Amino acid sequence: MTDDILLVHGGTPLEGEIRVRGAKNLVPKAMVAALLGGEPSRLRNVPDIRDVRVVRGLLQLHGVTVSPGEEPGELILDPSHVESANVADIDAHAGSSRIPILFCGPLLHRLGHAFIPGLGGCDIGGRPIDFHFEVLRQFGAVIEKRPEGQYLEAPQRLRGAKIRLPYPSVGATEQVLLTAVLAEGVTELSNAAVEPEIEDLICVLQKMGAIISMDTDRTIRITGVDHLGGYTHGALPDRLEAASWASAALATKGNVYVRGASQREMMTFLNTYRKVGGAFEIDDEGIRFWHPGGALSAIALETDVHPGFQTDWQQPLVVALTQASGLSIVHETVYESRLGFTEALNQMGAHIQLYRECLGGTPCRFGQRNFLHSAVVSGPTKLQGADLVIPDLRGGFSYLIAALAAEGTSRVHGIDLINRGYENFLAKLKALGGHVELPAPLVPAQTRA
Ligand SMILES: CC(=O)N[C@H]1[C@@H](OP(=O)(O)OP(=O)(O)OC[C@H]2O[C@@H](n3ccc(=O)[nH]c3=O)[C@H](O)[C@@H]2O)O[C@H](CO)[C@@H](O)[C@@H]1O
Ligand SMILES: C=C(OP(=O)(O)O)C(=O)O
Repeated sequence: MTDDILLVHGGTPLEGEIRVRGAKNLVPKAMVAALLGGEPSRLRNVPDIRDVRVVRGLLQLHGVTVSPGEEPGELILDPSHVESANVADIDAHAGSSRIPILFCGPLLHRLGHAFIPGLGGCDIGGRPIDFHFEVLRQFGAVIEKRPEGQYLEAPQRLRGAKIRLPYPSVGATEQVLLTAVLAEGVTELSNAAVEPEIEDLICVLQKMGAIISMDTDRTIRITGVDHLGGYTHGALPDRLEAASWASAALATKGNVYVRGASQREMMTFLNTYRKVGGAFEIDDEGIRFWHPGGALSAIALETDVHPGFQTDWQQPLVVALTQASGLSIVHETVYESRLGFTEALNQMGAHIQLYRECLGGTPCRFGQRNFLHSAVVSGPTKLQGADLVIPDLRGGFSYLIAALAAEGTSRVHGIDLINRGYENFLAKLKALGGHVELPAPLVPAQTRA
């Protein structure tokens, strides 16, 4: 399909201004939270990305009316008709994203049962959902695995529980939050994930009437209530998209102002960016990122749960590290298979060697196992344009960055995947002076002159 291919003519620094809106990793979950309310909710700063469209479709299937608000990027979510919805077509949503798993708690509270189709999301590891089902069982849910998905029932009102996660999973923490708020009694969750998007989801739930407190030791306590209302909320900005553009500015020796980027959620990224040699300037509206000239420095980088270096920042920054002088070490500790994208960078001229060992510091869950989850990047290396096939969301954006930083033209296949998490990325690339074009459609032989 020619319309899923982008031609990228590299060698021009990205310069100018783009805007990021609400976070891909918060907005769909805030939309799911609307299912818990007795009244409509109003969500602002909603980006036009595929994950939002997928959740919108799923909510509508479940009887939630989703309509645009008065401002651009505003959604009104009205859950008044959930009880009478016909979900016969739910199978069509299988493989669409990771969000359907978060419908469990709200549907169990509302209807006493839930059906969850197979999940999608990036292929960067096994991505099991065992923690989700374990916590739901602790609340009293009964789960039956069926060939086409998972069927859940709540024989009685779900009850709060004392839960400890084996690992601070973002999704499992959100599962607990969205279930505990209406469960009977108190839930204590320890070893919880505390990503900024989770804090923002807690803000949403508190606005709806939930009682939730967060301790400094990854413990979250939720006192269940009998009824939740609607909310009005502006989603926090997408720190992952902002970091992607920052990495693109660095790798292409450019200068990009990311309107909407916020310092507080990006502190760890900003420290790393500075260590590599990237420059930035923060004001009240956003952050300017640029390459200040001279050589970039190699660094040791370990991804981790928040407040560590976010795994979704890793792939775009690795492209910039191919331009740094010396040996950089990257240890991916969140996903076991998130370095496969480097093979294509090597074909473009990068020198990246993968290792099974935990390089550069803390042993992680993947050490002594058969996962290539550490990398040594030696640079700087000139990159050459190539034929690239996008493997996953952030890997895909990394390929765009590499193609923009390379000499010559690249053909990037599968660009539609990027629409899952980057709003209007093509228009933004063009606004920044990126030389990108969709190839002309093939003209059928009989219509040629
Ligand atoms: C839509 C969304 O918000 N996606 C984000 C979310 O994904 P997601 O919520 O899927 O990520 P998790 O934090 O749950 O996963 C982290 C690790 O825990 C493991 N795990 C998770 C659940 C489970 O039941 N069993 C299990 O073993 C996973 O395989 C992975 O190794 O957080 C990730 C970590 O910040 C981000 O990279 C994703 O962008
Ligand atoms: C891994 C990611 O997302 P998801 O969990 O939606 O696959 C990501 O945003 O990089």
